[in-house]
Amino acid sequence: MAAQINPSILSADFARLADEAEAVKGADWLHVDVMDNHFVPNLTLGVPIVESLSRATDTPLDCHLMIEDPDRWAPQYVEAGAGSVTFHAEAAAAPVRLAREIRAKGARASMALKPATPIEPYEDLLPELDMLLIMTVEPGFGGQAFLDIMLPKIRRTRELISRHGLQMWLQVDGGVSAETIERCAEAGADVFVAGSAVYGTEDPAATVRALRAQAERATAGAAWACGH
Ligand SMILES: O=C(CO)[C@@H](O)[C@H](O)COP(=O)(O)O
Ligand SMILES: [Fe+2]
Repeated sequence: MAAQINPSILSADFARLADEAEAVKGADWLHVDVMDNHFVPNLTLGVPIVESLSRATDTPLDCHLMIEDPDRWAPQYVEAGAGSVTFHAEAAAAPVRLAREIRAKGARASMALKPATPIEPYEDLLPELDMLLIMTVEPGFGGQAFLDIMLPKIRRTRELISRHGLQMWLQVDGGVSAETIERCAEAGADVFVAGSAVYGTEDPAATVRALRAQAERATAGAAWACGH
């Protein structure tokens, strides 16, 4: 699969979301960070705004739920128009049931891991998921420095995906930029969230294209992608 770039609207102007979606036309997905001020110490937006945004843009929405009780809320984001819904492993009471429910409602099901959460306990759950998100910062805020110490987890997760013969995507989120995207791609990521590195530039759509080309070059040279 080609590398995908998902700009995070956390770094956009929340009063002009439709225009900010248009500013990254050509992006694979729009990454929507939902924060509840309980699971993370920050508050952003909820179901009604996702519903409006999904009507305002053709770019599919990749909703990253940094909230408590995703078992209750995640299905509502599918109904609001999200094409992909990511819940956190640390917050879900019944991740298998939740992933099945998200899929049954017609969206891609994805699970996220905070930096201190290992992948290994979740190996048997991978076939239930369309994507795994490895956080490369502590969730809660945009503009933080990329955590290099997450690279071994990205590598181990890619190995597990290959060993099980799965088609699922591997997303990285946090501090992804022109300086760090190649390391992520070489380690095995194929979906890249970038907030400040996209919206902080003069031409966000051009930055998306540049990041995608950079990730694809790095992937082409990576051992894990041989034969893909
Ligand atoms: O989920 C989160 C933060 O918790 C991210 O999606 C950030 O919005 C990424 O922003 P940058 O680190 O790329 O600026
Ligand atoms: Fe995110």
